[in-house]
Amino acid sequence: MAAIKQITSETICKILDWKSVISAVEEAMVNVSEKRAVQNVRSVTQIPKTDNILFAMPGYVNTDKSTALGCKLVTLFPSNAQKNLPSILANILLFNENTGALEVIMDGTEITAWRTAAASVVATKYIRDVNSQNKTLAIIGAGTQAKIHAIAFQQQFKFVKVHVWNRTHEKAEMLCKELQCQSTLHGTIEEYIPFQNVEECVKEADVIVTTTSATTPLIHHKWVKPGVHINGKLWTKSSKNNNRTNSDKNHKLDLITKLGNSYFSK
Ligand SMILES: NC(=O)C1=CN([C@@H]2O[C@H](COP(=O)(O)OP(=O)(O)OC[C@H]3O[C@@H](n4cnc5c(N)ncnc54)[C@H](OP(=O)(O)O)[C@@H]3O)[C@@H](O)[C@H]2O)C=CC1
Ligand SMILES: O=C([O-])C1=[NH+]CCC1
Repeated sequence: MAAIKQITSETICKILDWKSVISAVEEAMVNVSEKRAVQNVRSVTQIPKTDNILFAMPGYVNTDKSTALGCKLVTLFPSNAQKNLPSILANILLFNENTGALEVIMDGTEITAWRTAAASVVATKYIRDVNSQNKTLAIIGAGTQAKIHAIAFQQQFKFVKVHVWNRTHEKAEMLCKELQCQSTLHGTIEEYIPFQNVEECVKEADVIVTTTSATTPLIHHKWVKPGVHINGKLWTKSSKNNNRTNSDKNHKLDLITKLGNSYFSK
């Protein structure tokens, strides 16, 4: 049997660029919609008595351009943050489609991070009204996904301000400083602003990205502007219940969620 090729994260990082990733993600979405790709629901293995999870995400694509049979294996270990490791680690396996033999193992951690942000960019590009002004981006969270979303969104849009709120405020400050130092790389952005208060952070936002592992509501639907586009896990809370539907019929929200459970509420 032929040797299995291994592609390291160093090689992957040299190859990734935003134009290619955003266009590949858009193409993948079209291929899934037009049934040129098979993307089954991922399987989730929760390790008992922990918050740790192993996801298996198989897929197959067959187009004029390419054919691939693969499976991404992702671990989510939230406590990795305390060990200075990413909480999400991934590997991607590619198989020979005629024999099923494993041919390639590649590091998938960076690919997963970039792919997730690119999916938000594509969703926002199509769903946010093209005539709307995209001046302020609000990011909830200050981890891996927060940073990569801040960078990815400037590839497609011309935000002027980025607001960041995080449970641990110092990390929001650190992220803003880091992004500000690289701001020449991010086009039109004039300011990255850390907020102590979620409502203040989101109230002027044209686009919001939620990138936390929180399992309780962080944003109230009344805090956001009409027409805002929200990517991510959004929980709306009313005084009566804590569910994820918008209970205020006068305040319409179209929700596109990617990182967690998907739903629309009208
Ligand atoms: N990394 C990736 O490639 C992908 C990540 N995701 C999902 O995106 C989310 C974020 O992932 P990632 O950025 O990698 O994670 P990180 O570990 O890098 O960051 C986690 C973020 O969530 C915040 N957080 C955790 N628990 C809570 C809570 N109870 N209330 C409020 N904030 C909280 C943390 O705040 P604090 O700094 O205070 O701890 C931090 O900002 C997760 O749900 C993950 O499953 C989805 C697809 C890919
Ligand atoms: O889409 C993805 O790759 C993941 N979602 C949650 C963990 C990894």
